[in-house]
Amino acid sequence: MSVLTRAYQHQLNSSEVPAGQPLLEVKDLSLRFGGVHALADVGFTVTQGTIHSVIGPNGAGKSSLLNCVSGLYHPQQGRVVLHTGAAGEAHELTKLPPHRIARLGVARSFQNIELFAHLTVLENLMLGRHVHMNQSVLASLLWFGPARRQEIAHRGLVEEVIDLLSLQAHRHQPVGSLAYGIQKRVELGRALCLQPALLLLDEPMAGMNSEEKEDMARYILDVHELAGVSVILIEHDMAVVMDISHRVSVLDFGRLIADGTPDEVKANPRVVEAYLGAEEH
Ligand SMILES: Nc1ncnc2c1ncn2[C@@H]1O[C@H](COP(=O)(O)OP(=O)(O)OP(=O)(O)O)[C@@H](O)[C@H]1O
Repeated sequence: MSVLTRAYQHQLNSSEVPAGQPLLEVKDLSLRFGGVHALADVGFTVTQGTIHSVIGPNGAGKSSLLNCVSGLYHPQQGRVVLHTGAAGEAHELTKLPPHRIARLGVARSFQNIELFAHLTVLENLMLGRHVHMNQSVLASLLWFGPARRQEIAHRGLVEEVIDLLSLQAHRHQPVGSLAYGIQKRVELGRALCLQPALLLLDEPMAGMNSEEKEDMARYILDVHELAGVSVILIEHDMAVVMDISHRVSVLDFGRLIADGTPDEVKANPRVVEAYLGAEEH
């Protein structure tokens, strides 16, 4: 369980959209790879202040959807709109390259750990600040050691993330030497260091034992409750999804077959059928 040891000074959530308002709108999204329809007319809305899970059997299109949101894939049809301001300011993400989308505050963790194994936890988290740093700060961090003035300004925020995710004991350890569950937590921390407007988590609990899963679920809830960050979560563990999500969208063969609260989705016959069907194979 996490123990908070300081008062938080930095706003980790950079979105100015009021709670309960649309934050991300996915509209009529279609993505094809040759004859494969990875996504077909998918549409749903992520509301500010929610943990919104996307579930579905293997190959249903979940990662493809996140890739369309973060700009790695370009859908043939449809739009993804990120609302960024209280005054109704919005950006169409499908027209932007990944680095511009990251600058708008869409942060992502991947299915596989994508950290620098030989760098310490602190260094990896500082690298999470890269979109807010200029090149010389990055260079000073990597090549000339710590203690530059700009770096110190970023350091305060990074220390709060370390605290939020209980990574204090691992601050100076190389990431490659840490247990898998802790590495995944560092990855979550790196995405948080971006001061996201929206956090995309792609199977953050894949490969974890039940204790590690429970820890990670608790930290995702902390990120949401204490840092106020909205989350899109892709996760296969149904118990976790139903436990921590406010809303669940279900994909099957690239189509949205259900969208609602966990209880609504659990009771939906199409969802039950899709999952039973998946288990038979
Ligand atoms: N880059 C790609 N090139 C070709 N086909 C792709 C590509 N990315 C995804 N696909 C196909 O699109 C479909 C959806 O894949 P996707 O990885 O989005 O599903 P998923 O729901 O994330 O699956 P999993 O739960 O197994 O990760 C699959 O048929 C997959 O083979």
